[in-house]
Amino acid sequence: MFSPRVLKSVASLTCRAFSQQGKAPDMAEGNAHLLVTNVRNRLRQIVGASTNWKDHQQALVERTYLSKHLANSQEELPAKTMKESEIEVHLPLGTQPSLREKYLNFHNSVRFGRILEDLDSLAVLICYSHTWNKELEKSPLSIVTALVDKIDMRRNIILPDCDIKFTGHVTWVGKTSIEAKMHMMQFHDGAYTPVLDATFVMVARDPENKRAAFVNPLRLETPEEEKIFQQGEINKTRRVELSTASLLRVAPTAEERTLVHSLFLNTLDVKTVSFRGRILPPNSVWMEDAKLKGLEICHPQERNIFNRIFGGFLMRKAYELGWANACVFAGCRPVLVAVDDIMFRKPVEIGSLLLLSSQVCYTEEHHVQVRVHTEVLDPLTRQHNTTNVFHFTFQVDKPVPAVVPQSYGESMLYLDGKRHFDETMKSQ
Ligand SMILES: CCCCCCCCCCCCCCCCCC(=O)SCCNC(=O)CCNC(=O)[C@H](O)C(C)(C)COP(=O)(O)OP(=O)(O)OC[C@H]1O[C@@H](n2cnc3c(N)ncnc32)[C@H](O)[C@@H]1OP(=O)(O)O
Repeated sequence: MFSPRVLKSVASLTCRAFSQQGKAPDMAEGNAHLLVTNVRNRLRQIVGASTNWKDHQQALVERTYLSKHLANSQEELPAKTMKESEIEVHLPLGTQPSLREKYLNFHNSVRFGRILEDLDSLAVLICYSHTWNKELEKSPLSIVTALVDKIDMRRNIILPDCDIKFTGHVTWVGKTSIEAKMHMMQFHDGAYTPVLDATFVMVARDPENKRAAFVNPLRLETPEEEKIFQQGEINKTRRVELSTASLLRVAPTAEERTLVHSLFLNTLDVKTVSFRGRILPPNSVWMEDAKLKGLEICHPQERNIFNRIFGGFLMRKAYELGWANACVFAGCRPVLVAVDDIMFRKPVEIGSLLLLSSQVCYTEEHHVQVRVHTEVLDPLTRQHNTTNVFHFTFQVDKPVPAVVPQSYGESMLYLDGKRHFDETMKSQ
């Protein structure tokens, strides 16, 4: 079930991590089965993070001494192969029932927010496998999540009592960024079948997480790997093009402007010769009435190994609010179709007041496109700073009402939602 190279890569991390603490490696668990529940511990050991909040500041200070191990250029670093970062991690929901509680939702399925947390940790572990320097005891790199490029669901329902397996490896590297792809499968009826495919982009920073740091180049060994790498290049180009065409920067296309104007005309009150009198068309909801908001106080419990709020936790909270928003809007249980373009713009500090705002921004037949925006509120200055933007596509089992923008800003949200929806549907 485990390829020897997967075991080798994981085992070398395991042995080093344990030897740091002067303990014998837990071969039975660490080598034969890398479990999701071990991944976080392993990450802590790789960077030397303390498990005790009181000691955490000291652990971070100690990490600053690792700066001397950073490369001055990418050329100084040895090229690594895709195989060197391959990992296989198990979540034995079938064979270890004690794990189920944490993952179970009310609908007797698996909480997708929990899977987002696991994927985030796995992506970080993949990147540490790629950048691992066996001469050092700890990694000088702080690897943070920059973007969840895409998560495509291959199956909508995840069973709560069947074993899950994650695999993944690095698929592309830039100078300081790394693309990692992961696959999740579930064991059912005697075989593992695909549940989802995910693509994350991670960025390497110095030990204090203050500036970018170089990562090992990738050595491609087969034509198949060259194809995978080329896809990474295409992904990068597409991301640059999308951000250049962002509606926050440039005007909508002619076709989009026509669409917005027709939406506007559709809401005009024909009895008055006025641009102001607006009437909600049948089977529609004003965008203003398709929102849901939340607040999180960011406690130390949710910290990551770099003393900031764990990206997976932010994703889980955003996903759950987005799901609830779609659920209230549609009046039935939504299932996730895709996640795309989750941007981590700024780290969230521990102790922050995090405001989450979810908006149904586009709908089509049985689909609901939701955007969740999170920002940190500084209670002293009252300043708001956007930290993340999330996009989720849900499907429901009955046609949903149209969502109708009233202001120009809402129209841009609508178009942005439509762009994300169209992109998602292209790849389905
Ligand atoms: C005490 C006990 C401790 C124990 C704790 C116990 C806790 C247990 C739980 C822990 C679980 C462990 C999980 C570990 C988690 C770590 C992951 C996180 O949480 S992370 C938390 C969540 N994440 C965060 O908080 C991150 C927040 N965001 C940021 O900090 C910044 O936006 C940034 C660093 C991502 C980029 O900064 P910016 O100044 O723009 O950067 P530059 O211009 O310098 O470019 C550098 C490279 O980045 C590229 N690039 C940039 N953007 C993107 C993009 N969107 N898309 C694609 N690529 C992008 C760019 O092209 C360039 O690449 P290259 O060409 O050189 O190859």
